[in-house]
Amino acid sequence: MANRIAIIGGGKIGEALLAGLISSGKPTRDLVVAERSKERADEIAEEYGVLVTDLPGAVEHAAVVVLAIKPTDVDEVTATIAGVVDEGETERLTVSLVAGVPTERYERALPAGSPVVRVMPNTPMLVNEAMSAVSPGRYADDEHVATVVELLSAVGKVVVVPERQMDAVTAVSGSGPAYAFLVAEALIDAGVSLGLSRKMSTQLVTQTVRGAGILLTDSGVSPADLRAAVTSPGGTTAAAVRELERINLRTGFYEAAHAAARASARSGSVESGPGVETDISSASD
Ligand SMILES: NC(=O)C1=CN([C@@H]2O[C@H](COP(=O)(O)OP(=O)(O)OC[C@H]3O[C@@H](n4cnc5c(N)ncnc54)[C@H](OP(=O)(O)O)[C@@H]3O)[C@@H](O)[C@H]2O)C=CC1
Ligand SMILES: O=C(O)[C@@H]1CCC=N1
Repeated sequence: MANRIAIIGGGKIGEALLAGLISSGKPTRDLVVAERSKERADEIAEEYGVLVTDLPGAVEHAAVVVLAIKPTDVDEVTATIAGVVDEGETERLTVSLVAGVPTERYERALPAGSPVVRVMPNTPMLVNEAMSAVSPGRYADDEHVATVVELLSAVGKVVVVPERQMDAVTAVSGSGPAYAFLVAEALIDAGVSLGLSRKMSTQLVTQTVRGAGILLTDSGVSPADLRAAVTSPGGTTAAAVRELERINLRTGFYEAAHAAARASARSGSVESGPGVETDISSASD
């Protein structure tokens, strides 16, 4: 049990964590996955050579249990875990990757005093380039936080934030890769409409997005200044940016991020059902 990590849910983010940990050198014998879809379980076992078993079996011998399940599965899964864990046993660390669900909800379901750490990762974890944010629950101490930060540092960058900021983090970096992929998708289509082959347009856009990302992270220069450097006076970029401003792209991102944060807050609230808006105005430091 000492080093074993159980990943509950072998979906998109569960697989990204598994792949990232293995590629960063974590031995497969220290990893176990619980996945309820038989087809998916077989795929994961074959692809990664890890043990894939049922939920109680995965939890039983694990020191760290990572929940990579949908918000709607949380109550059922935590109830099952609580049934496996002895009353008063608080050694096992629960790490939730689930959007919106507060640590308090796990703490209520698990044996009293159980340490819980909430994490919001993102899918670039698949290539060890995740951005993850970590928030300790009420019973998680500095050592628990350090354990989770070390685990996630193997698959990308990590920050520690107060839990009240998690809906904002989810809207920005959790969902963020989807916004970048949508921009890439749209630009590829635009290139095709200008007469490029789809293959050529995809190559041009993919490397452009990659290069821009690396320049942004490595140069220390602000996005506004990097954009100004591309924008020659009276040139092509100025013409393009004028159109993006005309269609209110900034407002679009603002509204999108706020909608994502509201959806995160909603998905964690047992009381409010889908479509019920939640006030997230306190999500600032
Ligand atoms: N995808 C992303 O980019 C990110 C996702 N997250 C969070 O991660 C969580 C999972 O998301 P994602 O990976 O996209 O979702 P998926 O639906 O791809 O994965 C969830 C997996 O867990 C399985 N599962 C559910 N209940 C059980 C159980 N009792 N035992 C074993 N397996 C179970 C599901 O099976 P079945 O299909 O049968 O339901 C499914 O395969 C969500 O809460 C999301 O908020 C966080 C950050 C980023
Ligand atoms: O879309 C979702 O709900 C999850 C959380 C962040 C990214 N994907």
